[in-house]
Amino acid sequence: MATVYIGLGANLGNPEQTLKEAIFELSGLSQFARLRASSLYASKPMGPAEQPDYVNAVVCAETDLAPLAVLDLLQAIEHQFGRQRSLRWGPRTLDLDLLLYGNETISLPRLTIPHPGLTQRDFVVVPLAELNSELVLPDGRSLLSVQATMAHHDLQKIT
Ligand SMILES: CC1(C)Nc2nc(N)[nH]c(=O)c2N=C1O
Repeated sequence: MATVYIGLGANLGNPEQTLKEAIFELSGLSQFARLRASSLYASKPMGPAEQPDYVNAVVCAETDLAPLAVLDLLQAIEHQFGRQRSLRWGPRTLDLDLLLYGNETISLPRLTIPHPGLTQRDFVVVPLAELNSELVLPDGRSLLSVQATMAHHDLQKIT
């Protein structure tokens, strides 16, 4: 069993409803045990600003799936929610990012763990800290030390 942390993001359609439905979908999968979800947060887009605001959340769960199998499952759910592989950093119906897989560091063509943007994104770090404020990243940094030193934007807790 490994503890996985998955980032959710959406800014097209009804992002809050999409994330609630995606969390419900993930919580019903037998491959993910003891799933817990953070609150939902609204935030301005990081990167290209000419797109709608985002809604973000993070979930954690226990899984026996290997990392690439988790990735395959998340990409299948993204497609189920109608995500087209659109412009890099463009708007999206639903993004599911594998952020952490246990304490592993993974560098594959399809998968980099920890997620490359993790420590620069308050819309990831804040919900992650809500789920596990004692988290230590594979490189030894505590999540709280990352949160204390990162740039913060206008993250608004929704639920
Ligand atoms: C375009 C980019 C980098 N910006 C984002 N900005 C925010 N606020 N939330 C996201 O999930 C998000 N995802 C992205 O992929």
